Amino acid sequence: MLDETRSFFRRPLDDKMRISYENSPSFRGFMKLGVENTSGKLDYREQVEYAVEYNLKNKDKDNSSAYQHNKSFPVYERLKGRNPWPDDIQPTLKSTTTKYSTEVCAIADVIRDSLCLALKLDPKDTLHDKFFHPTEVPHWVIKLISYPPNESESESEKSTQQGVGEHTDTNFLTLLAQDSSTDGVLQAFSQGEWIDVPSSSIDDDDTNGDSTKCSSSSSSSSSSSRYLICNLGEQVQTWSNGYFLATPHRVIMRTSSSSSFATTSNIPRTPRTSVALFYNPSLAATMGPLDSNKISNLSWERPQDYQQWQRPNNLMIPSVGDNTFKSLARSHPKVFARHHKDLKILDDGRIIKRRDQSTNLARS
Ligand SMILES: O=C(O)CCC(=O)C(=O)O
Ligand SMILES: [Fe+2]
Repeated sequence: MLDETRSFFRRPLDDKMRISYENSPSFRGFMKLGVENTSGKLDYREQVEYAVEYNLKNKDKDNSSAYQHNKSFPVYERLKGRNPWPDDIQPTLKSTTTKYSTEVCAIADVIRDSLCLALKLDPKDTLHDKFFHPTEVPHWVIKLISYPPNESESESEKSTQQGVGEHTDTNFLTLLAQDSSTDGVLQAFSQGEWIDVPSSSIDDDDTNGDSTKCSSSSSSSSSSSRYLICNLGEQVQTWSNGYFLATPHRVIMRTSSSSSFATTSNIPRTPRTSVALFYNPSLAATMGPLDSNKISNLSWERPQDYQQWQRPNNLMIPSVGDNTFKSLARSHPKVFARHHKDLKILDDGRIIKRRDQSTNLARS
């Protein structure tokens, strides 16, 4: 999967732009450098975003910008699009991504059930109805990402560049694979400090309790094990009443002067590559805090600052579908403005039809 991702990003910009996300009402496709921001600062990465493909009645639904999306309501129906695969230039991307996503979702299923068991709850009675709705499927999203190296040599300039700013993921849980970049590093905030998250084990026998180890089939690292990193998302935190905390994380790109490896070798600087699978309940589900009586027999103390990473203007709305739509629309305002002209996102995160707003205003 990482090899496929690297080959895609090595292609000329014109090739990549052929699957631009700007043509996709469901926010799928290639995003060039500098179109996304996190924590109010510009991220520095290129990415391709895909998601589960639904059996749509209208086959051309997502590929035609002429499609009248303002007819589909609830709004999350608009996320049910098709993926713009680069079949003519890299046909293996589709098959590899589809297989990888299926396998990683199976791991996510196990982690989801393990979280219930940790709360001494039966997974079937607790979360299954949110993921396995009669007509819906878990709404996974996959992001293939490339972070260019930080070329700045000057000590006077900032020694790090924001790959992606500090945040918690808005979904349920995320499983992430990354290559061993010399410059870029994923960091997680743990017990008051930012710590580096390794991409693979240095010693194959070394097991780290926080990570799942996968044996790598990649030709570039056949002798080591690559970690599949699990970040818990805001939905897990809300659902568990703060028993589990969403993992704050960020990616920083060190300069050549601060990257010890790069300064002591003549190895060319390469982009950092990662693949994040965002695992979600079905779009039709609602997620709220579970009945706290159900976990009253557990002895634990919720940290006082457990909501410190949640941005006040980005609170989770109970409809999984609308919450997912809101997060995507806020991260990608250009797509929102182009394809969803009939909608407006209120400051509290609710999504309304523009004409509904005038009705509401008229009423008040
Ligand atoms: O690239 C990474 O390692 C992290 C990406 C990430 O956190 C995100 O896209 O939400
Ligand atoms: Fe993230």
